Amino acid sequence: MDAAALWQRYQDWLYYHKGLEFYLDVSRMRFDDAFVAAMQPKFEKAFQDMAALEGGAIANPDENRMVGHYWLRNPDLAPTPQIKQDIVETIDKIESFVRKVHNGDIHPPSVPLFTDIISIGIGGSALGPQFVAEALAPDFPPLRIHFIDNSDPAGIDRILTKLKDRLGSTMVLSISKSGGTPEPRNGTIEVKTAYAAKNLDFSQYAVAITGVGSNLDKQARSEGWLATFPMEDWVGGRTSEMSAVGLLPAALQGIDIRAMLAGGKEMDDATRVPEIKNNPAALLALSWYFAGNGKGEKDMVVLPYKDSLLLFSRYLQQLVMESLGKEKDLKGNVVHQGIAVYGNKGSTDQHAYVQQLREGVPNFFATFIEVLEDRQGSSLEIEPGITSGDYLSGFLQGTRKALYENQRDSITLTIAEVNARTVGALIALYDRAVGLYGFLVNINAYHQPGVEAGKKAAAAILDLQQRVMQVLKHEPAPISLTHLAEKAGASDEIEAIYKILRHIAANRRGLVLQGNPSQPTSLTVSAN
Ligand SMILES: O=P(O)(O)OC[C@H]1O[C@](O)(CO)[C@@H](O)[C@@H]1O
Repeated sequence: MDAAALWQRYQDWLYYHKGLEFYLDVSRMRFDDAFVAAMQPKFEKAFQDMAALEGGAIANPDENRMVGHYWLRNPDLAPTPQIKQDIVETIDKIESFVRKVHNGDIHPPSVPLFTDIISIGIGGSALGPQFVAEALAPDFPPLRIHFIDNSDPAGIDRILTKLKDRLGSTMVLSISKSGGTPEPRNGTIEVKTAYAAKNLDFSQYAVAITGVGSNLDKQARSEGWLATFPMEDWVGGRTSEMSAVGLLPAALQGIDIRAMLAGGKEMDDATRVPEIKNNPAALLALSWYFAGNGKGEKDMVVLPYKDSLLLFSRYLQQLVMESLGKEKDLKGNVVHQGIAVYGNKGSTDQHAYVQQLREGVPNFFATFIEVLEDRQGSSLEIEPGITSGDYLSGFLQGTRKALYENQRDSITLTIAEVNARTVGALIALYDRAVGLYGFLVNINAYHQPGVEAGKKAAAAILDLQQRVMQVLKHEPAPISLTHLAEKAGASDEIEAIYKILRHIAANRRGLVLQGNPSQPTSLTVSAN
Protein backbone atom coordinates (compact mmCIF):
# COMPACT_ATOMS: atom_id res chain seq x y z
CA MET A 1 0.00 0.00 0.00
CA ASP A 2 1.51 3.37 -0.96
CA ALA A 3 1.63 6.37 1.37
CA ALA A 4 -1.55 7.96 -0.01
CA ALA A 5 -3.52 4.71 0.33
CA LEU A 6 -2.26 4.21 3.88
CA TRP A 7 -3.21 7.77 4.84
CA GLN A 8 -6.66 7.10 3.41
CA ARG A 9 -6.91 3.82 5.32
CA TYR A 10 -5.86 5.65 8.49
CA GLN A 11 -8.70 8.14 8.05
CA ASP A 12 -11.24 5.48 7.04
CA TRP A 13 -10.64 3.45 10.17
CA LEU A 14 -9.83 6.17 12.70
CA TYR A 15 -12.11 6.09 15.75
CA TYR A 16 -12.35 9.26 17.80
CA HIS A 17 -14.29 9.87 21.01
CA LYS A 18 -14.77 13.57 21.54
CA GLY A 19 -15.67 13.55 25.25
CA LEU A 20 -12.73 11.39 26.19
CA GLU A 21 -10.35 12.89 23.60
CA PHE A 22 -9.54 9.32 22.73
CA TYR A 23 -8.31 7.99 19.36
CA LEU A 24 -8.05 4.40 18.17
CA ASP A 25 -6.15 3.58 15.01
CA VAL A 26 -6.44 0.06 13.61
CA SER A 27 -5.29 1.03 10.11
CA ARG A 28 -2.03 -0.88 10.53
CA MET A 29 -3.87 -4.16 11.03
CA ARG A 30 -4.00 -5.60 7.54
CA PHE A 31 -7.58 -6.88 7.47
CA ASP A 32 -9.68 -6.18 4.40
CA ASP A 33 -13.37 -5.44 3.90
CA ALA A 34 -14.15 -9.08 3.16
CA PHE A 35 -12.79 -10.06 6.59
CA VAL A 36 -14.88 -7.41 8.31
CA ALA A 37 -18.00 -8.51 6.42
CA ALA A 38 -17.35 -12.14 7.34
CA MET A 39 -17.06 -11.15 11.01
CA GLN A 40 -20.29 -9.16 11.01
CA PRO A 41 -22.64 -12.02 12.01
CA LYS A 42 -20.31 -13.08 14.84
CA PHE A 43 -20.27 -9.51 16.12
CA GLU A 44 -24.04 -9.23 15.95
CA LYS A 45 -24.25 -12.23 18.23
CA ALA A 46 -21.48 -10.90 20.49
CA PHE A 47 -23.29 -7.56 20.87
CA GLN A 48 -26.47 -9.41 21.84
CA ASP A 49 -24.62 -11.63 24.29
CA MET A 50 -23.00 -8.56 25.81
CA ALA A 51 -26.38 -6.84 26.18
CA ALA A 52 -27.70 -9.93 27.95
CA LEU A 53 -24.66 -9.96 30.23
CA GLU A 54 -25.20 -6.33 31.16
CA GLY A 55 -28.86 -7.13 31.74
CA GLY A 56 -27.95 -9.63 34.44
CA ALA A 57 -27.82 -12.95 32.55
CA ILE A 58 -25.75 -15.74 34.08
CA ALA A 59 -22.78 -14.94 31.83
CA ASN A 60 -20.47 -17.13 33.89
CA PRO A 61 -22.39 -20.41 33.66
CA ASP A 62 -19.75 -22.63 35.29
CA GLU A 63 -19.91 -20.60 38.48
CA ASN A 64 -23.57 -19.72 38.03
CA ARG A 65 -22.75 -16.04 38.39
CA MET A 66 -23.81 -12.75 36.88
CA VAL A 67 -21.04 -10.55 35.54
CA GLY A 68 -21.63 -7.03 36.72
CA HIS A 69 -18.52 -4.88 36.57
CA TYR A 70 -20.27 -2.50 34.15
CA TRP A 71 -22.86 -1.70 36.83
CA LEU A 72 -20.11 -0.37 39.09
CA ARG A 73 -19.65 2.52 36.68
CA ASN A 74 -23.35 3.02 36.13
CA PRO A 75 -25.47 1.69 39.01
CA ASP A 76 -28.65 2.56 37.07
CA LEU A 77 -27.87 -0.45 34.88
CA ALA A 78 -27.93 -2.89 37.80
CA PRO A 79 -30.54 -5.59 37.29
CA THR A 80 -32.13 -5.21 40.74
CA PRO A 81 -32.76 -2.22 43.06
CA GLN A 82 -30.82 -4.03 45.79
CA ILE A 83 -27.68 -4.32 43.65
CA LYS A 84 -27.96 -0.67 42.67
CA GLN A 85 -28.28 0.34 46.30
CA ASP A 86 -25.32 -1.84 47.31
CA ILE A 87 -23.08 -0.19 44.70
CA VAL A 88 -24.11 3.35 45.64
CA GLU A 89 -23.76 2.66 49.36
CA THR A 90 -20.32 1.13 48.97
CA ILE A 91 -19.00 4.15 47.07
CA ASP A 92 -20.51 6.49 49.69
CA LYS A 93 -19.01 4.40 52.47
CA ILE A 94 -15.58 4.51 50.81
CA GLU A 95 -15.74 8.28 50.43
CA SER A 96 -16.89 8.85 53.97
CA PHE A 97 -14.21 6.51 55.36
CA VAL A 98 -11.49 8.17 53.29
CA ARG A 99 -12.59 11.66 54.32
CA LYS A 100 -12.32 10.66 57.96
CA VAL A 101 -8.91 9.07 57.43
CA HIS A 102 -7.61 12.15 55.64
CA ASN A 103 -8.88 14.60 58.24
CA GLY A 104 -7.81 12.44 61.17
CA ASP A 105 -11.26 11.52 62.49
CA ILE A 106 -10.14 7.96 61.91
CA HIS A 107 -6.55 7.67 63.05
CA PRO A 108 -4.12 5.14 64.47
CA PRO A 109 -4.18 4.65 68.27
CA SER A 110 -1.31 6.91 69.22
CA VAL A 111 -0.69 9.26 66.27
CA PRO A 112 -3.01 11.77 64.62
CA LEU A 113 -2.84 10.54 60.99
CA PHE A 114 -2.26 7.46 58.90
CA THR A 115 0.77 7.96 56.64
CA ASP A 116 1.06 4.68 54.73
CA ILE A 117 -0.87 1.70 53.48
CA ILE A 118 0.20 -1.92 53.16
CA SER A 119 -2.09 -3.45 50.58
CA ILE A 120 -2.15 -7.25 50.73
CA GLY A 121 -3.74 -9.10 47.82
CA ILE A 122 -2.88 -11.04 44.68
CA GLY A 123 -4.08 -11.25 41.07
CA GLY A 124 -7.10 -9.03 40.57
CA SER A 125 -6.81 -7.94 44.19
CA ALA A 126 -3.41 -6.37 43.44
CA LEU A 127 -2.88 -5.71 39.75
CA GLY A 128 -5.55 -3.04 39.34
CA PRO A 129 -4.56 -1.15 42.50
CA GLN A 130 -0.89 -1.38 41.49
CA PHE A 131 -1.55 -0.11 37.96
CA VAL A 132 -3.71 2.74 39.18
CA ALA A 133 -1.26 3.75 41.92
CA GLU A 134 1.59 3.88 39.42
CA ALA A 135 -0.49 5.79 36.88
CA LEU A 136 -2.30 8.25 39.11
CA ALA A 137 -1.00 8.60 42.65
CA PRO A 138 0.27 12.11 43.34
CA ASP A 139 3.98 12.47 44.06
CA PHE A 140 3.17 13.32 47.67
CA PRO A 141 0.02 11.35 48.42
CA PRO A 142 -1.84 11.68 51.72
CA LEU A 143 -1.10 7.98 52.27
CA ARG A 144 1.74 6.20 50.49
CA ILE A 145 0.92 2.66 49.31
CA HIS A 146 3.10 -0.47 49.47
CA PHE A 147 2.07 -3.85 48.09
CA ILE A 148 2.47 -7.38 49.37
CA ASP A 149 1.30 -9.50 46.44
CA ASN A 150 3.05 -12.78 47.04
CA SER A 151 3.90 -15.43 49.62
CA ASP A 152 7.58 -14.49 49.40
CA PRO A 153 9.00 -14.01 52.91
CA ALA A 154 11.82 -11.80 51.64
CA GLY A 155 9.35 -9.63 49.76
CA ILE A 156 7.25 -9.25 52.90
CA ASP A 157 10.37 -8.41 54.95
CA ARG A 158 11.37 -5.75 52.47
CA ILE A 159 8.09 -3.89 52.97
CA LEU A 160 8.09 -4.32 56.73
CA THR A 161 11.69 -3.15 57.00
CA LYS A 162 10.97 -0.12 54.88
CA LEU A 163 8.06 0.74 57.16
CA LYS A 164 9.63 -0.22 60.46
CA ASP A 165 9.52 3.28 61.91
CA ARG A 166 6.09 4.04 60.47
CA LEU A 167 4.21 0.82 61.20
CA GLY A 168 2.33 2.68 63.93
CA SER A 169 0.82 4.96 61.28
CA THR A 170 0.33 2.35 58.55
CA MET A 171 -3.10 1.09 57.59
CA VAL A 172 -3.33 -2.50 56.32
CA LEU A 173 -5.75 -3.40 53.55
CA SER A 174 -6.31 -7.13 53.29
CA ILE A 175 -7.96 -7.71 49.92
CA SER A 176 -9.33 -11.05 48.80
CA LYS A 177 -12.65 -11.76 47.16
CA SER A 178 -12.72 -15.36 48.29
CA GLY A 179 -11.11 -14.49 51.59
CA GLY A 180 -9.26 -17.79 51.46
CA THR A 181 -6.46 -17.34 48.92
CA PRO A 182 -3.26 -18.57 50.61
CA GLU A 183 -0.94 -15.73 49.52
CA PRO A 184 -2.94 -12.84 51.03
CA ARG A 185 -3.83 -14.98 54.03
CA ASN A 186 -0.12 -15.62 54.65
CA GLY A 187 0.72 -11.96 54.12
CA THR A 188 -1.97 -10.90 56.57
CA ILE A 189 -0.72 -13.33 59.24
CA GLU A 190 2.87 -12.14 58.76
CA VAL A 191 1.93 -8.47 58.93
CA LYS A 192 -0.34 -9.02 61.91
CA THR A 193 2.55 -10.72 63.70
CA ALA A 194 4.84 -7.78 62.90
CA TYR A 195 2.31 -5.41 64.47
CA ALA A 196 2.06 -7.60 67.56
CA ALA A 197 5.86 -7.59 67.87
CA LYS A 198 5.68 -3.82 68.14
CA ASN A 199 2.81 -4.00 70.63
CA LEU A 200 0.44 -2.49 68.09
CA ASP A 201 -3.18 -3.62 68.13
CA PHE A 202 -3.57 -4.88 64.54
CA SER A 203 -7.34 -4.55 64.58
CA GLN A 204 -6.97 -0.76 64.88
CA TYR A 205 -5.05 -0.68 61.60
CA ALA A 206 -6.66 -3.42 59.54
CA VAL A 207 -9.33 -3.12 56.87
CA ALA A 208 -10.78 -6.02 54.91
CA ILE A 209 -12.13 -5.92 51.36
CA THR A 210 -13.72 -9.27 50.75
CA GLY A 211 -16.83 -11.26 49.94
CA VAL A 212 -19.50 -11.07 52.61
CA GLY A 213 -19.29 -14.17 54.80
CA SER A 214 -15.80 -15.20 53.65
CA ASN A 215 -13.20 -16.37 56.18
CA LEU A 216 -11.50 -12.99 55.95
CA ASP A 217 -14.81 -11.22 56.53
CA LYS A 218 -15.46 -13.39 59.59
CA GLN A 219 -11.97 -12.73 60.94
CA ALA A 220 -12.30 -8.97 60.43
CA ARG A 221 -15.65 -8.89 62.20
CA SER A 222 -14.69 -11.14 65.07
CA GLU A 223 -11.44 -9.23 65.71
CA GLY A 224 -13.17 -5.85 65.34
CA TRP A 225 -11.09 -4.49 62.46
CA LEU A 226 -11.24 -0.81 61.60
CA ALA A 227 -13.60 -1.41 58.67
CA THR A 228 -14.76 -3.95 56.11
CA PHE A 229 -15.85 -3.28 52.55
CA PRO A 230 -17.70 -5.79 50.40
CA MET A 231 -16.54 -7.44 47.24
CA GLU A 232 -19.62 -8.47 45.37
CA ASP A 233 -20.19 -11.98 44.08
CA TRP A 234 -20.88 -10.65 40.58
CA VAL A 235 -17.52 -8.87 40.26
CA GLY A 236 -14.61 -11.02 39.13
CA GLY A 237 -11.13 -10.38 40.54
CA ARG A 238 -9.66 -9.20 37.25
CA THR A 239 -12.50 -6.77 36.63
CA SER A 240 -12.65 -5.45 40.18
CA GLU A 241 -10.64 -2.23 39.88
CA MET A 242 -13.77 -0.11 40.07
CA SER A 243 -15.20 -1.98 43.04
CA ALA A 244 -14.00 -1.35 46.60
CA VAL A 245 -10.88 -3.36 45.67
CA GLY A 246 -9.56 -0.53 43.52
CA LEU A 247 -11.56 2.44 44.72
CA LEU A 248 -10.60 2.33 48.39
CA PRO A 249 -6.81 2.26 47.91
CA ALA A 250 -7.08 4.82 45.11
CA ALA A 251 -9.17 7.23 47.19
CA LEU A 252 -6.85 6.85 50.18
CA GLN A 253 -3.99 7.96 47.94
CA GLY A 254 -5.93 11.06 46.91
CA ILE A 255 -6.95 9.78 43.45
CA ASP A 256 -10.23 11.12 42.09
CA ILE A 257 -12.33 7.95 42.05
CA ARG A 258 -15.47 9.71 40.80
CA ALA A 259 -13.49 10.78 37.71
CA MET A 260 -12.23 7.24 37.24
CA LEU A 261 -15.78 5.90 37.41
CA ALA A 262 -17.00 8.63 35.05
CA GLY A 263 -14.30 7.81 32.50
CA GLY A 264 -15.23 4.15 32.75
CA LYS A 265 -18.90 4.94 32.26
CA GLU A 266 -18.23 7.13 29.25
CA MET A 267 -16.18 4.38 27.66
CA ASP A 268 -18.85 1.80 28.54
CA ASP A 269 -21.40 3.93 26.72
CA ALA A 270 -19.10 4.16 23.69
CA THR A 271 -18.42 0.44 23.64
CA ARG A 272 -22.08 -0.49 23.89
CA VAL A 273 -22.71 0.78 20.34
CA PRO A 274 -23.55 -2.30 18.23
CA GLU A 275 -21.52 -1.26 15.18
CA ILE A 276 -17.99 -2.48 14.71
CA LYS A 277 -16.64 0.72 13.20
CA ASN A 278 -18.17 2.96 15.84
CA ASN A 279 -17.21 0.90 18.82
CA PRO A 280 -13.56 1.00 19.95
CA ALA A 281 -13.80 -2.25 21.92
CA ALA A 282 -15.24 -4.01 18.89
CA LEU A 283 -12.40 -2.62 16.78
CA LEU A 284 -9.92 -4.05 19.26
CA ALA A 285 -11.65 -7.43 19.34
CA LEU A 286 -11.82 -7.46 15.54
CA SER A 287 -8.10 -6.71 15.32
CA TRP A 288 -7.21 -9.39 17.86
CA TYR A 289 -9.31 -11.91 15.98
CA PHE A 290 -7.70 -10.95 12.70
CA ALA A 291 -4.16 -11.04 14.11
CA GLY A 292 -4.47 -14.44 15.70
CA ASN A 293 -6.93 -16.05 13.31
CA GLY A 294 -9.45 -16.28 16.15
CA LYS A 295 -7.09 -18.74 17.85
CA GLY A 296 -4.61 -16.49 19.60
CA GLU A 297 -1.88 -17.34 17.12
CA LYS A 298 -0.24 -14.00 17.72
CA ASP A 299 0.81 -12.44 21.01
CA MET A 300 -0.30 -8.98 22.08
CA VAL A 301 2.66 -6.72 22.83
CA VAL A 302 1.51 -3.70 24.80
CA LEU A 303 3.76 -0.66 24.58
CA PRO A 304 2.63 2.43 26.45
CA TYR A 305 4.91 5.36 25.66
CA LYS A 306 4.49 6.86 29.10
CA ASP A 307 6.26 5.81 32.27
CA SER A 308 3.18 6.14 34.44
CA LEU A 309 1.40 3.47 32.34
CA LEU A 310 4.17 0.95 32.92
CA LEU A 311 1.95 -1.49 34.77
CA PHE A 312 -0.85 -1.47 32.22
CA SER A 313 0.60 -4.42 30.32
CA ARG A 314 0.89 -6.41 33.55
CA TYR A 315 -2.68 -5.53 34.42
CA LEU A 316 -3.83 -6.57 30.93
CA GLN A 317 -1.88 -9.79 31.17
CA GLN A 318 -4.25 -11.09 33.83
CA LEU A 319 -7.35 -9.52 32.31
CA VAL A 320 -6.74 -11.00 28.88
CA MET A 321 -4.99 -14.26 29.67
CA GLU A 322 -7.09 -15.36 32.65
CA SER A 323 -10.24 -14.44 30.76
CA LEU A 324 -9.43 -15.86 27.33
CA GLY A 325 -6.98 -18.65 28.11
CA LYS A 326 -9.41 -21.56 28.18
CA GLU A 327 -9.21 -25.23 27.28
CA LYS A 328 -12.85 -25.62 26.32
CA ASP A 329 -15.47 -23.51 24.60
CA LEU A 330 -19.00 -23.08 25.90
CA LYS A 331 -20.07 -26.25 24.09
CA GLY A 332 -17.35 -28.30 25.75
CA ASN A 333 -15.13 -28.60 22.66
CA VAL A 334 -11.41 -28.53 23.33
CA VAL A 335 -10.21 -25.25 21.80
CA HIS A 336 -7.17 -24.11 23.80
CA GLN A 337 -7.99 -20.45 23.40
CA GLY A 338 -6.09 -17.42 24.63
CA ILE A 339 -3.92 -14.49 23.66
CA ALA A 340 -0.51 -14.06 25.26
CA VAL A 341 0.17 -10.53 26.51
CA TYR A 342 3.46 -8.90 27.39
CA GLY A 343 5.17 -5.55 27.27
CA ASN A 344 6.57 -2.83 29.49
CA LYS A 345 6.91 0.61 27.98
CA GLY A 346 8.30 2.48 25.05
CA SER A 347 10.79 3.64 24.18
CA THR A 348 12.57 1.65 26.91
CA ASP A 349 11.65 -1.66 25.28
CA GLN A 350 13.18 -0.42 22.03
CA HIS A 351 16.49 -1.22 23.66
CA ALA A 352 15.40 -4.61 24.95
CA TYR A 353 13.28 -6.76 22.65
CA VAL A 354 12.12 -4.59 19.78
CA GLN A 355 15.00 -6.02 17.73
CA GLN A 356 13.17 -9.36 17.74
CA LEU A 357 9.83 -7.70 17.02
CA ARG A 358 11.24 -6.01 13.94
CA GLU A 359 13.24 -8.89 12.54
CA GLY A 360 12.62 -12.07 14.46
CA VAL A 361 9.75 -14.51 14.71
CA PRO A 362 6.60 -12.68 13.51
CA ASN A 363 4.31 -14.10 16.19
CA PHE A 364 2.81 -10.90 17.62
CA PHE A 365 0.96 -7.71 16.97
CA ALA A 366 1.77 -4.53 18.86
CA THR A 367 -0.47 -2.12 20.70
CA PHE A 368 1.07 1.32 21.03
CA ILE A 369 -0.36 3.63 23.64
CA GLU A 370 0.34 7.26 22.98
CA VAL A 371 -0.21 10.14 25.40
CA LEU A 372 -0.32 13.54 23.75
CA GLU A 373 0.57 15.62 26.79
CA ASP A 374 4.29 15.31 27.47
CA ARG A 375 4.31 16.82 30.94
CA GLN A 376 2.56 19.45 32.99
CA GLY A 377 4.27 22.70 32.16
CA SER A 378 6.61 23.55 29.35
CA SER A 379 9.50 21.49 28.08
CA LEU A 380 13.13 22.27 27.65
CA GLU A 381 14.57 22.11 24.14
CA ILE A 382 17.16 19.37 24.05
CA GLU A 383 18.18 20.48 20.57
CA PRO A 384 16.89 23.51 18.73
CA GLY A 385 13.11 23.02 18.42
CA ILE A 386 13.18 19.47 19.83
CA THR A 387 12.15 18.28 23.31
CA SER A 388 12.48 14.93 25.10
CA GLY A 389 8.77 14.45 24.46
CA ASP A 390 9.36 14.94 20.73
CA TYR A 391 11.89 12.15 20.90
CA LEU A 392 9.41 9.87 22.68
CA SER A 393 6.74 10.68 20.12
CA GLY A 394 9.18 10.17 17.28
CA PHE A 395 10.28 6.82 18.68
CA LEU A 396 6.67 5.66 18.77
CA GLN A 397 6.02 6.68 15.17
CA GLY A 398 9.34 5.27 14.06
CA THR A 399 8.78 1.87 15.68
CA ARG A 400 5.23 1.65 14.33
CA LYS A 401 6.50 2.41 10.82
CA ALA A 402 9.49 0.10 11.01
CA LEU A 403 7.28 -2.77 12.18
CA TYR A 404 4.68 -2.17 9.52
CA GLU A 405 7.28 -2.09 6.76
CA ASN A 406 8.31 -5.55 7.87
CA GLN A 407 4.74 -6.94 7.88
CA ARG A 408 4.27 -6.55 11.64
CA ASP A 409 0.83 -5.17 12.41
CA SER A 410 -0.05 -2.73 15.15
CA ILE A 411 -2.86 -0.86 16.83
CA THR A 412 -2.36 2.64 18.23
CA LEU A 413 -4.42 4.05 21.03
CA THR A 414 -4.07 7.73 21.83
CA ILE A 415 -5.21 9.67 24.89
CA ALA A 416 -4.72 13.35 25.62
CA GLU A 417 -3.25 12.84 29.06
CA VAL A 418 -3.01 10.28 31.85
CA ASN A 419 -5.62 11.20 34.44
CA ALA A 420 -8.28 9.43 36.48
CA ARG A 421 -10.84 9.76 33.70
CA THR A 422 -8.64 8.36 30.93
CA VAL A 423 -7.37 5.55 33.13
CA GLY A 424 -10.97 4.63 33.97
CA ALA A 425 -11.73 4.70 30.25
CA LEU A 426 -8.77 2.44 29.39
CA ILE A 427 -9.86 -0.11 31.98
CA ALA A 428 -13.42 -0.09 30.65
CA LEU A 429 -12.24 -0.33 27.05
CA TYR A 430 -10.31 -3.52 27.68
CA ASP A 431 -13.03 -5.00 29.92
CA ARG A 432 -15.38 -4.73 26.97
CA ALA A 433 -12.89 -5.83 24.29
CA VAL A 434 -12.08 -8.97 26.27
CA GLY A 435 -15.78 -9.66 26.82
CA LEU A 436 -16.61 -9.25 23.14
CA TYR A 437 -13.66 -11.38 22.06
CA GLY A 438 -14.75 -14.09 24.51
CA PHE A 439 -18.17 -14.14 22.86
CA LEU A 440 -16.60 -14.17 19.37
CA VAL A 441 -14.67 -17.31 20.18
CA ASN A 442 -17.49 -18.70 22.31
CA ILE A 443 -15.70 -19.20 25.61
CA ASN A 444 -16.56 -18.35 29.21
CA ALA A 445 -14.32 -15.34 29.85
CA TYR A 446 -15.30 -15.07 33.50
CA HIS A 447 -14.07 -18.20 35.22
CA GLN A 448 -10.55 -19.54 35.80
CA PRO A 449 -10.71 -23.32 36.23
CA GLY A 450 -7.06 -23.72 35.25
CA VAL A 451 -5.88 -21.79 38.27
CA GLU A 452 -7.66 -24.21 40.58
CA ALA A 453 -5.56 -27.14 39.35
CA GLY A 454 -2.33 -25.41 40.45
CA LYS A 455 -3.85 -24.38 43.77
CA LYS A 456 -4.96 -27.96 44.51
CA ALA A 457 -1.57 -29.39 43.55
CA ALA A 458 0.16 -26.87 45.85
CA ALA A 459 -2.16 -27.81 48.72
CA ALA A 460 -1.28 -31.48 48.13
CA ILE A 461 2.44 -30.66 48.39
CA LEU A 462 1.92 -28.89 51.73
CA ASP A 463 -0.06 -31.86 52.97
CA LEU A 464 2.74 -34.17 51.86
CA GLN A 465 5.23 -31.97 53.74
CA GLN A 466 3.25 -32.42 56.96
CA ARG A 467 3.14 -36.21 56.50
CA VAL A 468 6.84 -36.47 55.73
CA MET A 469 7.80 -34.31 58.72
CA GLN A 470 5.61 -36.44 60.93
CA VAL A 471 7.47 -39.58 59.82
CA LEU A 472 10.86 -37.93 60.24
CA LYS A 473 10.09 -36.84 63.78
CA HIS A 474 10.01 -40.47 64.83
CA GLU A 475 13.05 -41.63 62.88
CA PRO A 476 15.98 -42.30 65.23
CA ALA A 477 18.65 -42.36 62.48
CA PRO A 478 19.24 -40.84 59.02
CA ILE A 479 16.94 -42.38 56.43
CA SER A 480 17.12 -42.62 52.63
CA LEU A 481 14.62 -40.71 50.53
CA THR A 482 13.19 -43.93 49.12
CA HIS A 483 12.63 -45.35 52.54
CA LEU A 484 11.14 -42.11 53.81
CA ALA A 485 8.75 -41.90 50.86
CA GLU A 486 7.61 -45.49 51.54
CA LYS A 487 7.01 -44.75 55.20
CA ALA A 488 5.01 -41.64 54.32
CA GLY A 489 2.89 -43.77 51.95
CA ALA A 490 4.04 -41.64 49.03
CA SER A 491 6.53 -43.69 47.00
CA ASP A 492 5.40 -42.12 43.76
CA GLU A 493 6.02 -38.65 45.20
CA ILE A 494 9.72 -39.07 45.82
CA GLU A 495 10.76 -36.12 43.66
CA ALA A 496 8.34 -33.84 45.48
CA ILE A 497 9.61 -35.14 48.83
CA TYR A 498 13.21 -34.48 47.80
CA LYS A 499 12.33 -30.88 46.88
CA ILE A 500 10.42 -30.33 50.12
CA LEU A 501 13.38 -31.59 52.18
CA ARG A 502 15.93 -29.58 50.22
CA HIS A 503 13.88 -26.44 50.82
CA ILE A 504 13.47 -27.05 54.54
CA ALA A 505 17.15 -27.92 54.98
CA ALA A 506 18.22 -24.77 53.10
CA ASN A 507 16.20 -22.74 55.57
CA ARG A 508 17.88 -24.41 58.55
CA ARG A 509 14.64 -25.65 60.00
CA GLY A 510 15.90 -28.70 61.79
CA LEU A 511 16.69 -31.06 58.92
CA VAL A 512 20.04 -32.38 57.82
CA LEU A 513 20.55 -33.75 54.31
CA GLN A 514 23.71 -35.72 53.78
CA GLY A 515 25.18 -37.18 50.62
CA ASN A 516 25.99 -35.95 47.16
CA PRO A 517 23.65 -33.10 46.10
CA SER A 518 24.20 -33.93 42.43
CA GLN A 519 22.87 -37.45 43.06
CA PRO A 520 19.66 -37.12 45.04
CA THR A 521 19.31 -40.89 45.49
CA SER A 522 22.49 -40.87 47.57
CA LEU A 523 20.95 -38.52 50.14
CA THR A 524 19.87 -39.39 53.63
CA VAL A 525 17.86 -37.14 55.86
CA SER A 526 17.45 -36.74 59.58
CA ALA A 527 15.61 -34.39 61.87
CA ASN A 528 17.69 -32.82 64.59
O1 LIG B 1 -9.29 -12.04 45.48
P1 LIG B 1 -8.96 -13.49 45.69
O2 LIG B 1 -10.17 -14.32 45.94
O3 LIG B 1 -7.93 -13.65 46.78
O4 LIG B 1 -8.33 -14.04 44.36
C1 LIG B 1 -7.16 -13.51 43.81
C2 LIG B 1 -6.96 -13.96 42.41
O5 LIG B 1 -6.95 -15.38 42.34
C3 LIG B 1 -7.68 -15.81 41.20
O6 LIG B 1 -8.89 -16.31 41.64
C4 LIG B 1 -6.98 -16.90 40.48
O7 LIG B 1 -5.69 -16.53 40.13
C5 LIG B 1 -7.85 -14.56 40.38
O8 LIG B 1 -8.90 -14.65 39.49
C6 LIG B 1 -8.05 -13.55 41.45
O9 LIG B 1 -7.90 -12.26 40.97
